[in-house]
Amino acid sequence: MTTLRRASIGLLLWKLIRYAPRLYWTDTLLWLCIAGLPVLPGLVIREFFNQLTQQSPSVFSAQGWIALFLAIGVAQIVAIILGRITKTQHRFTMNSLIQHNLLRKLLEHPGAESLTMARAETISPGEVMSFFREDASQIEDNVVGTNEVLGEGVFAIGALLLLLSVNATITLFVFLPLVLIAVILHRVSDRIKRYRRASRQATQQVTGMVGEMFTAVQAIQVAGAEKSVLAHFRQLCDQRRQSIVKDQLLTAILDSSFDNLISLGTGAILFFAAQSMRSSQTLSVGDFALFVYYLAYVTYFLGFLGGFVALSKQSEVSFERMQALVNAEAQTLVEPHPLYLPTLTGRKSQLPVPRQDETCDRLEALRAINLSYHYPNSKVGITNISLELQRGSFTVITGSIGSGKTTLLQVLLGLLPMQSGEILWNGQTISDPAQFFVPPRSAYTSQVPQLFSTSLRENILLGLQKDDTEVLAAIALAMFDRDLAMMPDGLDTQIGSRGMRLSGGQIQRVAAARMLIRQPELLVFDDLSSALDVETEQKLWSKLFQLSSPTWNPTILVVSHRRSVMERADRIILLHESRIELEGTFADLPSAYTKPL
Ligand SMILES: Nc1ncnc2c1ncn2[C@@H]1O[C@H](COP(=O)(O)OP(=O)(O)OP(=O)(O)O)[C@@H](O)[C@H]1O
Repeated sequence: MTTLRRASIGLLLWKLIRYAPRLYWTDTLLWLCIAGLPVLPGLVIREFFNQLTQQSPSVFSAQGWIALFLAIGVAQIVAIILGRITKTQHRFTMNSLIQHNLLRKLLEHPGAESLTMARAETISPGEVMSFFREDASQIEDNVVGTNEVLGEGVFAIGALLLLLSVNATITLFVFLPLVLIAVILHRVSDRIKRYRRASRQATQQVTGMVGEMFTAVQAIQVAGAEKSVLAHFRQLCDQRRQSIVKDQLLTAILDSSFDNLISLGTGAILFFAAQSMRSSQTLSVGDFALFVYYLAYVTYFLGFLGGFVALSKQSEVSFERMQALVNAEAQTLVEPHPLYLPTLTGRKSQLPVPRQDETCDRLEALRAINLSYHYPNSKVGITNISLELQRGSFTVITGSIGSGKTTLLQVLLGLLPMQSGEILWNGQTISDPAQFFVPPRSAYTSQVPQLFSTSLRENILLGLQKDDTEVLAAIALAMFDRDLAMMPDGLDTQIGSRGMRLSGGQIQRVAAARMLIRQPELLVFDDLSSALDVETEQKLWSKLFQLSSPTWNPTILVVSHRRSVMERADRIILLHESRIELEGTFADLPSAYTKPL
């Protein structure tokens, strides 16, 4: 396991800011206007009152003052509308970048390995949803909050300086709430993080359970377990409610403490200011009005700053959680990558067409030497497996249930990370099998293949640019043509969520068509016995062998228990308890494995 460093939240936010600098600074500029324009009425009010009390010369008529106020108001409205547009675009961009990077890192994870938090507790796909939703939007709030702090801050400091020039002693009181806010934040920052972590964890469990319930509706019904499943769900929801109430309550207490501190401070300052006005006459009526107006402005900023610091603490939790999920430094979550989002002017960037490697190194020989993989906290998996596949050969892996057949295929293809051993393609060591064993080098049909809720055609092509004639040829090769003939919508047939409208065998055959249309050098099938009866499977292999030509002469590796398949094999590898027990041909197999199926 990699030891992950804790990155500074400031640095991570800065990297996000630098991803879309023009958008960020335009938004900041507009936010400066939104925050800064309210400063002007303060100055206008001072002049107005001073003019009214004849403490300064008359500048405008009554209509002039009204027009000035209106103009400032209209400018504010325009700035707010433009600011909302840029802010929405910026928010969306930040959220998308985080989600994109999170998904990218998750896809780098070995496909067949369970997701874990910091490699300890296993985490379900449903639970992962909460990272994409809550954690990503938490960070989005934080990054866009920086320019609000900046906008408000610049003018709050300006206003503070102006107040200092009017009356330094009274203005210094403004700092008092700030000091208190800093003390409170320092005291409770651990608690803020703890509560946030607990509420995120609870949300993760609820989304995980929702995901599992949806995928296992039938299993729950068949077992008559609706009541107990719902009771468990209710318990998780209760835990979530409790932890979120704590989290939100703490945030609300902090916010209202900041506001009240500030209001109390403001009251005291105004009291002293009024006293000083009465006794020493050092403050004019206009100055007092300016004080009243700007004080609210400065103190609002102090409260806002306190909230922003608390928000940053909560974002730290989100980054820590994501870092643990992807088992990579938090920096990788803020890396710049193209997002292809429409711009502010509505310009859409073209999504790149998926790369289609039409050619690759022709497979002459594939060797695996001493491959080992054992599942976390267990002794099962595969131990010291070596094998060699020659071009155009047909190799069958067989063995008792749980002997490691699927694990061997998955380690070979990089879907599980090998813990020791070496894989060589034409004598060259493959350093990253997961990246290497993809079409057109190899393709794989697992025991339970994944289909998508779209048309049959799209499930087979998955972005590949091939016409219907080629799709139909692959379908015929995968022995799915008779099934297709029964479907009124043909290739446009919608197969439902993850292929719900197809039988298990049909799903496997569609997945086989998906791999065959790519004409890979290496074809890997994990047990087609549920997809095809003996006779149809025979036809599939015969067709595949007849296909062998100078342009496509696939090497085939399959897991099978079928005698008819083993009889065809050039080589059979018999596994027992994670190890190779025997390697040879059908004639070498013990009689227990040669019974007809
Ligand atoms: N994700 C996992 N975590 C822990 N153990 C696992 C996991 N997947 C499989 N195993 C265990 O590893 C061993 C080998 O599993 P594998 O699926 O490779 O066997 P198999 O020979 O393909 O079995 P079958 O014939 O039932 O498909 C089994 O004991 C199985 O229980």
